[in-house]
Amino acid sequence: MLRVLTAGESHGPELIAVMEGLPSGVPVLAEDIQADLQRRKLGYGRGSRMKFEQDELTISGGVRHGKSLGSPIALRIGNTEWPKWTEVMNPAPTELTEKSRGRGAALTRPRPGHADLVGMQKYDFDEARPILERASARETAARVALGAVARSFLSELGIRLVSHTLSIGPVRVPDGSALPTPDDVDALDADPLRCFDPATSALMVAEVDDARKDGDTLGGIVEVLAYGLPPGVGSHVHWDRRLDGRLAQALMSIQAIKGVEVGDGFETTRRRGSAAHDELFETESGITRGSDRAGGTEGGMTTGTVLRVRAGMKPIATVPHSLRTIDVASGEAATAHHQRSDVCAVPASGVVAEAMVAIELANSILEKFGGDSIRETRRNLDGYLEAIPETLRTAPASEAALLAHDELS
Ligand SMILES: Cc1cc2nc3c(=O)[nH]c(=O)nc-3n(C[C@H](O)[C@H](O)[C@H](O)COP(=O)(O)O)c2cc1C
Ligand SMILES: C=C(O[C@@H]1CC(C(=O)O)=C[C@@H](OP(=O)(O)O)[C@H]1O)C(=O)O
Repeated sequence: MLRVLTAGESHGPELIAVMEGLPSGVPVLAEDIQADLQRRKLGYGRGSRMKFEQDELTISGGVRHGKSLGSPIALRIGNTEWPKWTEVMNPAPTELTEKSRGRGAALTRPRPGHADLVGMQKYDFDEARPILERASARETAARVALGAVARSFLSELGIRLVSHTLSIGPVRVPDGSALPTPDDVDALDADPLRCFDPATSALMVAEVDDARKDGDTLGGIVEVLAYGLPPGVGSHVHWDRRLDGRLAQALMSIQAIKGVEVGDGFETTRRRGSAAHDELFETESGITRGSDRAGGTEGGMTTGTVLRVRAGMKPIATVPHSLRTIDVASGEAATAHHQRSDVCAVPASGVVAEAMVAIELANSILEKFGGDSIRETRRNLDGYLEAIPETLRTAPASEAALLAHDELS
């Protein structure tokens, strides 16, 4: 089992991320983690903080000479903003002074769609600062750092991930467009919206420009693909062992994600059964599926085909053209407080979604195959695959995809 924890506030000194349960021998390199942190800051439509935030990474535990030790991995990500917030976010008892009043002013006009009001009710605060500091998606930097470690573990087992943007507001990649593979990550990261279809990407840029001009914000949909998974990760036997359920939880836990689909998801509900499932065919290299509508899981278990999950993000709640609210200090009608904010953070959400899927896949794989060292995990995985009788074996995923196009469709 893999356990992960994060701590830290958006304008505090740093974020802390801990991963417990990772086997020894997994490559953990600061440059790989830093590269993923850099990818999370990309994307057309992000606010000004992403231009100067450095995500200062320190590996504080669990790693020696570039490899995991089997002990908890501890990561620290320094917040570049901290020097400006030492007084407002001081952990020691502090009376805010004249100097810090601007930044430290009580936020009594909660933003509809953010955690402000309900957080104040629940945690007994009369302003939103103590709530938004932790509700903020700044925390996703810690998740992405842990996700980089999980991805390294998975890649040791031949499993690789990629994510891309499917839609921004009403602009959507056409149905039937090519899916990216892990070899396309650099091209995706170079695209302003992390979209695999250049023509759609240009329309998305225009949509973001339009929303910004109108003082508005946007959401969208991202898709994560995992290649190289063995069949049988997760289980049908109990609700909390189902991999699709676990992935949904992992993705829904990301700030502003409001919907998750596995495979063709809701589109499948509009089809008849005869056109909704992936039929099985015997080929020379094993059993293969004639299509990939299910998105790589059946019965809460991986099928061994490409895993495909989607997450839908609502528009950013801090709308520059401020929304109506109540000033809870006076009880009067007001407009919501607004400081700098993202217009659209969908591309970043794709990178975060990739991290969360990687963490959950690593967790479920360790649950099935165990191992205190990566060599032991790999041995257990190989032994399991070898033990599947010839008559039940599936063809390698890439071959299956080829057959699906060339012969079976
Ligand atoms: C990468 C990322 C960046 C975000 N940036 C902002 C932002 O700049 N302003 C904002 O109001 N919300 C932003 N959000 C969304 C809020 O954090 C989120 O709406 C809030 O925590 C309330 O949670 P909920 O939307 O899940 O109910 C962002 C989310 C993600 C994933
Ligand atoms: C800091 C990050 O995202 C933040 C997420 C966020 C929110 O409300 O979720 C609000 C903004 O915070 P700030 O006012 O400090 O700019 C974003 O920039 C980040 O992703 O690293």
